[in-house]
Order: sequence, then structure tokens, then C-alpha cells
Amino acid sequence: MRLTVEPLTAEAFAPFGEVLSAPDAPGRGYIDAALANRRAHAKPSLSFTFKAPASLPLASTVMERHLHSSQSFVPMDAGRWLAIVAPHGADGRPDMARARAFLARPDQGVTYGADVWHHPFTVIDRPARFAIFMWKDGGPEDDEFVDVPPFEVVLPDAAG
Ligand SMILES: NC(=O)N[C@@H](O)C(=O)O
Ligand code: NI
Repeated sequence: MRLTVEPLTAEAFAPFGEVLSAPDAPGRGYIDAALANRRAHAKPSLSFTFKAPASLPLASTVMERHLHSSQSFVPMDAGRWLAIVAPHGADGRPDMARARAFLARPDQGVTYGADVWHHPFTVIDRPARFAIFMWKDGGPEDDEFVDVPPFEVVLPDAAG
């Protein structure tokens, strides 16, 4: 199954969370409606990652979710990157037939809503550094990975 990336916009991404971006004029914006912690005992987690770029087309067979917490990715030094998401199927697993692959600009982040199926963090173009914010309790439900049928992600110009 092939996914062709589409531009990351707040509207298109709304069913899956929020697009994060800094104002382009003096001031401060709050983009925090999708931040969620569903466990009173979970603790805030702020981590920083250095990620090597994936080559395209991206081929994968995995998706993941954080059942009880949103997860925010904020670029600190990045090229373009991919936010790949899928709604729940009737069985609660990712419905890859309705998966979406968003191409994020270097100045865009996202917050995946709690329990939103997404692909592990993937950057393209060049190595990138991101901050990641979520809530964790250190238990097995912090991160849930599932196998999905093989899929690939391509840029439009390679879509043929
Ligand atoms: N760092 C980390 O937890 N990443 C995953 O959850 C992911 O979405 O890539
Ligand atoms: Ni995640």
C-alpha cells in the first residue's frame, strides 16, 4: 500500500492532533488543546532526540500509540519530516487503508492526541534534533507498537 505525502496543515491534521508553530510576528501563541494526560500518576516527560534522515520511499510495517498521553514533537534544528497517522479500525488497530502521511516543514511540530496511531518519528532531508513532550509512568502502556501490512510513503513527484 502506498501513501503519498500531503502538506501538514492544522485543518487536515485536526482529527489526529494539533500542528505546532511559533508566531510569525511578535507575540505568543498557545497550541495546547491536544495536550492530554489520562493518568493522574503519570509524570511529565521532556526528551530530546537526534534523528538521522530516512531515505524515501519510506517502507514500514509498524505503527504505535500512547494510549494515555499525547505526544508532542517540537523541531529544534530540522529539515522536513513526516507525520504518518491512521484512524482506529473497528478492531481498535490502525486502519491503514485510511492512513495519512503529512509532510511537515522544518518549522512545524505536532502534538499527536492520546491514543492516536502514528508512525515512529521520521525525518527526511538531513539529521534533525527535536524536543519530545508527553506523560509517562514507566510502564508497558506508555508506548504500544503494532505490526501493520507493509506500506510505503512517497513524495508527490515520485508518486508517478
Ligand atoms: N521518542 C519516542 O518516544 N518516540 C515515539 O513515541 C515516536 O512516536 O517516535
Ligand atoms: Ni510516539
